[in-house]
Amino acid sequence: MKEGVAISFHVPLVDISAYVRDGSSVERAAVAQQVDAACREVGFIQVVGHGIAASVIQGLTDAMDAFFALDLRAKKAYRTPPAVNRGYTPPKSESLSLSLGVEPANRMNDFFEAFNVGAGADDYPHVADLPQPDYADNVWPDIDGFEAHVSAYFAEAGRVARTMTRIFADALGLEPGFFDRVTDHSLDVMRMNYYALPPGTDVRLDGDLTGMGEHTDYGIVTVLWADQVRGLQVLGSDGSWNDVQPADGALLINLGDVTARWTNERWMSTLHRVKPPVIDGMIERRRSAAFFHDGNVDALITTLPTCVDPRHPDLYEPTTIGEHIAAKLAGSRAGRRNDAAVRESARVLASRSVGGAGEGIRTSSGTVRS
Ligand SMILES: O=C(O)CCC(=O)C(=O)O
Ligand SMILES: [Fe+2]
Repeated sequence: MKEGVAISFHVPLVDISAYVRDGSSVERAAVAQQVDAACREVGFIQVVGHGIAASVIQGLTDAMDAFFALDLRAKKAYRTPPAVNRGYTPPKSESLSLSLGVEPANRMNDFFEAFNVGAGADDYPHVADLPQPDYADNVWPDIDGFEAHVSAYFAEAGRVARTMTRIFADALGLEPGFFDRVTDHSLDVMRMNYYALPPGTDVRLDGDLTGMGEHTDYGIVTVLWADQVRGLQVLGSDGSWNDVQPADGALLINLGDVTARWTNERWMSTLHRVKPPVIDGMIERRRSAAFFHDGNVDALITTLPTCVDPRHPDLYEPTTIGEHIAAKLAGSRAGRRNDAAVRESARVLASRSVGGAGEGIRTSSGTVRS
């Protein structure tokens, strides 16, 4: 961060209703233009006009509350092996920074717990022989209404993700069906995150606690519902970490590495992490649900020709979405450091050398605290 230069950080708010409700081409062009600017400058957007009913979001949060309130032993019955990205993840069993090849800053695993659901082979009956465990079946906890509520929100988050890719196609000047071809059997996973510590835990003894380590999301686009408790921090282009809290009724949208690769970093997969504030030796409980729209396992990502020119040489070798995601998951879920994420890890290490452990965090309104 440059000393004494206050560059304010702001996550743009965009109303996408022109795409949700088939607005005029002029209205849609205005939305696509705002999304392009947000994707170039920040990589995070807040969207309103997404059309998800408040009751569907309430159903999701009720289901999450009911599950995470179970005791640890009951929750652990829903664990799956690391290669199967479904079911329960206990606290301190994953380290997100390993997904991009960097050891966690505090040498400890992240304290979030999570429950994952995703699209299985049965959701894509038009495609034969989808590989396992990429398209694994879900495990569902034995809680009244959990599956129905979570599935209802999952379907809606998927609709919003697909709406975003229609906007992306327009914003990038691609043919309208560009993303349909690479997402007709998309690897879609939703991680419901819960950040809390058992009552009585002395958080001071745990040092520099990390809710979720710094990472970029892996796929095309993430639709993130988060409650308004502070904790999510996003890395600004000046190397500062900034608190981000969604506006009332807004969903956060952020770009993943697949989009950074396609666009040759015209659009970035922005680094983010979760550090819940410690107040009077306690952590305020925080919840989020990240819907990852990652694309077809067999889709080849090659840099878009419109994003390469003499001033912007091609930064990436082609790879499939399946290979890319597998290397990331082996890092976060199985602790196998991903050494292929050279460009993302360089950004993390640069941010650490700028800030160090006790760096000032800027709030979304631009004030600095430490
Ligand atoms: O909890 C949050 O707000 C962020 C979660 C996140 O980044 C993720 O699940 O990938
Ligand atoms: Fe994330």
